[in-house]
Amino acid sequence: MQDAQATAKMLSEALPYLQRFSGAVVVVKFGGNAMGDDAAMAEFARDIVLMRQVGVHPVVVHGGGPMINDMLGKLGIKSEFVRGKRVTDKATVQVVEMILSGLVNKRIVQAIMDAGGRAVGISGKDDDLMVCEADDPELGFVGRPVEMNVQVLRDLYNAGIIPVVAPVATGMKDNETFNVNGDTAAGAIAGALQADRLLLLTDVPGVKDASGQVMTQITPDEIRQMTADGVISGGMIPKTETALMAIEQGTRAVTILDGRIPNACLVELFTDHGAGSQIRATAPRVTPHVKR
Ligand SMILES: Nc1ncnc2c1ncn2[C@@H]1O[C@H](COP(=O)(O)OP(=O)(O)O)[C@@H](O)[C@H]1O
Ligand SMILES: CC(=O)N[C@@H](CCC(=O)OP(=O)(O)O)C(=O)O
Repeated sequence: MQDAQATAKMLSEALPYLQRFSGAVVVVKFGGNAMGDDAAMAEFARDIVLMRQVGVHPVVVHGGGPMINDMLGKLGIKSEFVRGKRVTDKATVQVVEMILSGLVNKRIVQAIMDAGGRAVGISGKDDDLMVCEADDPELGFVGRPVEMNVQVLRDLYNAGIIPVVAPVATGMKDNETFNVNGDTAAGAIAGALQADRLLLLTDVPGVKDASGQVMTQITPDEIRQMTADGVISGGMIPKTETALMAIEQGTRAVTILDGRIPNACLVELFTDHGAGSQIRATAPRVTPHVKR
């Protein structure tokens, strides 16, 4: 009975948050390092289905860097990262598309369906969702989204279907295939949808300052300074870069959080506590009314 009362109390305490996020668009980037084993995948999928059940429109954008590394290793293809992005040649981009659009995307779609939701897996190529240019000549076939066509995502979520997006895209010319960093893709999608929230799930509790403390709030100016000072480095660069871009385009807030903690998305959206590091154009962590 005590357990039942605790559950009921917890649900009751969540009411203001459930009301606040009803109808909200929440883009969730599920990083390869946050994915973990089948049980962690099932729990993530259950949280996404719960979000949908309470009237949120979740859009999942995934990564899969470690899974790409495994396959490149098996094929004997060497790979390196520059400022958190994989240098991608023609052979590598084929492996990236195979792993992201195939293996990883379908694993997430299956997990959401196993949790009782409806999910459709697409990549940035489908319906020209994300059209790219080369990001930087040094990186090869790494794309920077220059044209977003997000109507397909709205069509899916308005039909009660959870879109699951693999960050692979078409180029502006010659039908080139581009490897897009998962964080970059998630930010571009959140920006184009003017999402209420972008949640970047990773394998650290948030953005750490120079002394290693996790910052619960960060402003865009602090991010620029910490990047210039080298406090933000490696894989954190695409995350904070994408956060700034999404906010500039109208996303209300971005949270970088540890996807390995139980029910990470629910803690962030539906509790007083929140999780990770939140970035918004103006401080503090006061959630605006997001009902549409
Ligand atoms: N200031 C910072 N705070 C937290 N993590 C940082 C920071 N600077 C660099 N990092 C690194 O960024 C990594 C997260 O990026 P990445 O490994 O690409 O994650 P994912 O695979 O989830 O996208 C962390 O594991 C950490 O090593
Ligand atoms: C250009 C670039 O870096 N693309 C990434 C795409 C996958 C990804 O972003 O995976 P995580 O989110 O798990 O790191 C890559 O090739 O690894």
